Formats: sequence, C-alpha cells, structure tokens
Amino acid sequence: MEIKTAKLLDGKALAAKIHQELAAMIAQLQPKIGRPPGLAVLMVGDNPASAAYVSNKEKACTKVGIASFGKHFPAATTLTELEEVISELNQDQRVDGILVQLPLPNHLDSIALLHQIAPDKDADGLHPVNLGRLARGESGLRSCTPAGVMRLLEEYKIPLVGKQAVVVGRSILVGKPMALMLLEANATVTIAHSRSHDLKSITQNADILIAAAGIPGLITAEMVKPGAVVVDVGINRVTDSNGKSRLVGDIDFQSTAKVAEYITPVPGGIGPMTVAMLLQNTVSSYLRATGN
Ligand SMILES: Nc1nc(=O)c2c([nH]1)NC[C@@H]1CN(c3ccc(C(=O)N[C@@H](CCC(=O)O)C(=O)O)cc3)C=[N+]21
Repeated sequence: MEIKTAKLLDGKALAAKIHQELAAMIAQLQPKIGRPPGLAVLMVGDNPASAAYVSNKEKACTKVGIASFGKHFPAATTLTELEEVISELNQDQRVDGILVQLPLPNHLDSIALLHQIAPDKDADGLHPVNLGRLARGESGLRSCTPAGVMRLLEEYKIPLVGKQAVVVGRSILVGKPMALMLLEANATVTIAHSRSHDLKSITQNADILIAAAGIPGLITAEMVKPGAVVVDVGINRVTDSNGKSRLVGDIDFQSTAKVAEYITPVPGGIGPMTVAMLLQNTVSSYLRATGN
C-alpha cells in the first residue's frame, strides 16, 4: 500500500513573500512620507533565547527597510523605568511599533507594561484594547502568532467556515486570540487545555487542529483525524540523544504527517510567520500614522 504523507504548509516561504511585498511597499512610500517605518524592541535581562529572537526580528526589519530601535535593559530595571521608556516611545514620531520581548524577569509585571503601550503602536497585538477589538470583530492590530496561522491557512485556501477547529492551549499570547480569529472566520471552535479530560477524544474531532501548548510531542498520530489540517505553534528547544540541541513543536511530526492532509513544520512553519506579521503590523501602524 502506498504510504501517504501530508503536504507542508510552508511558513518560511510565505514569510519570505510577505517580506518582499512589505519591502516593495516601503521603498515606494518612504520618499513620499520622508521616513521609514520604525519598530522599537525592548528586551530586559539576558535570556539567551530572547536575545536570539530579538536579533532575528531586528535582522528582518533591516531586510524590509523598517528602522529598528532596539533597547536592551539590565535584568534589575524597574517597572517605573520601563514605563517611562514606553511613554517616550509612545510620543516618538519615528516609532510606529513597540514590542516588549517576553518573558520578562520575574519581578516585572508584563501585563502592567503591555497596558502602557499606545494601542495603535502595539505591534504584538497584545494590549487589552486590541484583544477587545478582536473579541468584538473590530479592526485593530492582531496578535502576531495567531494572525500568522490565519494568513498561512488563507494562503493554502484551507476552508474554515463550519469546520471543527480545535485549539490546544489557552494562553493570552496564542490560544485565546487564535480561538477568536477562528471564530471570526466562522469555524466551530473548541479550546482544550491542560485540565481537559480525554484530550484525544477532543482532538480527533478536529478538521483543523492547532497545537499551542508548549509541550514537545504532545500530539501524536492517533489523536489526529485522517485528512485533518494540523498547525504546530510549539517552539520547544530540546536536547536529543546525541546531546545536540534542536527545535521541535508540540506535534510528533513523523507520525502525524502520515495521517494529516496538511502539516506545518518546525522550524519553518509558524515561527517565521510570527515575525512576518510583526513587520506587517508595524507597516499598518506606519500607514495609519502617516495618513496613507
Ligand atoms: N512580545 C513577544 N512577542 C513575540 O512574538 C514573542 C515573544 N515576545 N517572546 C518569545 C516568543 C517566541 N517567538 C518566536 C518568533 C519567531 C520564531 C522563529 O522564527 N523560529 C524559526 C526558527 C528559529 C531558530 O532556529 O531558533 C522557525 O520556527 O523556523 C520563533 C519564536 C516570538 N515570541
């Protein structure tokens, strides 16, 4: 019997296409507007994973022509100091987007800081005003990771209307806004999480399965309906038996690729889409701020 294998949802390729489109748009607008779009990335402390992500985001900005204003603060920086920096960036005409890299050191309240960002400069789409706009179906800056998932599904013309979508994970960064976006697209949405009984019986119903729990290998082939579209939001760094570090998602790719119709790889799936949506949000704020 022929062994089938799922088609890839290639986030890396789509992200590259979005970068090119943004670069072309910026190249055209910048002479007219007189300045490039600007993104400020705030990083506190020296979590090595965060440092790597921040440097990726800055490189992506440079590539498309967004000015990046990176600010790095020592781990001991106070909430008040950071709130002052954000207030200044809120007023700064060169800055269209502000992002506070998460997680923050334990003594800092990330929710309080996110509140301080002007909602129209909230490139991450995590300010309560933007989450509220999403909940109400109003336009606004959308959270980057779930927006990246939606954009990738759209690119591959995956039908969502009336479909059973299951989101595994309920974080404010991914799971909750993901469920709202799928609902906005008229899917029938179920949210499963660490306290759900019998996860398998829930995921087996999914036409569209989104894994965003942050648990390596949580989803295996037996949990997936044949022909499902499977999206892996997990980014987990693990050490394999040879002592080498590598990136894996929440989905056991090998087994799941044999039953799914479409699957996202890790790396090369939703990670690059998240960065593309961050740049896109920055450019939409730039257009809005400059009346274009
Ligand atoms: N305020 C805030 N906003 C975020 O969006 C945010 C954050 N904080 N903190 C950390 C997480 C994580 N995150 C990733 C983005 C891109 C990749 C990415 O591009 N990954 C590549 C591989 C990168 C590698 O090889 O290490 C890929 O999946 O192909 C990964 C992870 C954004 N986050």
